[in-house]
Amino acid sequence: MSKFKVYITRRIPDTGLDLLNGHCDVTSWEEDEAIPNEEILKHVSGINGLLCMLTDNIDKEVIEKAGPSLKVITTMSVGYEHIDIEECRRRGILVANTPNVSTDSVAELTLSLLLLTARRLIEGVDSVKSGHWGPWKPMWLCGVELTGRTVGILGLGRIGCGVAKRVRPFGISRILYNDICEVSYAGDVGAEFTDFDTMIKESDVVIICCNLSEATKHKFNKDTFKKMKKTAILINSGRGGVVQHDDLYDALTSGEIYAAGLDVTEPEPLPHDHPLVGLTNCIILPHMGSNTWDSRNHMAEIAAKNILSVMNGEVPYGLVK
Ligand SMILES: O=CC(=O)O
Repeated sequence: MSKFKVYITRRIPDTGLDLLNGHCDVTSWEEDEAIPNEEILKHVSGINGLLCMLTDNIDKEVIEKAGPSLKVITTMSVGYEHIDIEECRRRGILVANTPNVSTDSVAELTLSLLLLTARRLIEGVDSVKSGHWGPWKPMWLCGVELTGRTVGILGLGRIGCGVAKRVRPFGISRILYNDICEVSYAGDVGAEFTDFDTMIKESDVVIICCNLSEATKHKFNKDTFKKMKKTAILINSGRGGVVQHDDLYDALTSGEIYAAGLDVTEPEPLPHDHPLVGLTNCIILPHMGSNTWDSRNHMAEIAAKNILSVMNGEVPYGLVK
């Protein structure tokens, strides 16, 4: 019997590759850089499994090109908005992601970004490097403390909970959250469910941890920013598309909100001459929430196991329901 044919759209850690190589007929795009979609189209015909990344556009054309042999698509990411789920459902192709394994890395990064933003740390580092660090001044580079503040989290899933747990020891007074529904474990992290407007009006720090969907697309727009506190900090480690970036620029430059820290943007990469990049009260990271070796190795392993499970007629660990 011929081996299960798998195409991998990037160079991935050996933790995943070794698992697949033992059992499947594997071909890969051997580079770190994102594969152009024409290249994906050239390689998918007749495959049984596709291991892709969040930058790949796995649309109807790719799925059609792969043909009826395609049984499983796994993405080496938590987000799966780049895969045409509806088309997969129609054709009986299983879709899987890599949940859980980047919860800690993304939660840690989110907290780091909050501290960077609240305490103006990048401006501090820049002043040292550029020779602008002069004699001590009482009013210079003052930021805000987290102690006693209210934090609002949009999306209290695994990552949102990880953020809530980590922010609590800073002496936060309340953690509010909003999600598609109330979640039973909110009490474990002391988070209170509120409607979206209450959350954004009462929070000193608003943290976006949700994924991108029709319901969350541009949920943070000029109307939202108007309702937030003028002293509010917005952190986004969910998906860039949740925030309308032109409106964010206006809110940050007009003083409607105090500062923002973004690990995700729309588009990605954000052009270096984008107006938000030039603002001192907006810290932008290049989507590096899960960039730890621990997470990457686990993600590759889970993605490979997702494929092997389907090959063996089992339900993959990361099945997207
Ligand atoms: O953003 C990262 C992921 O979806 O894993």
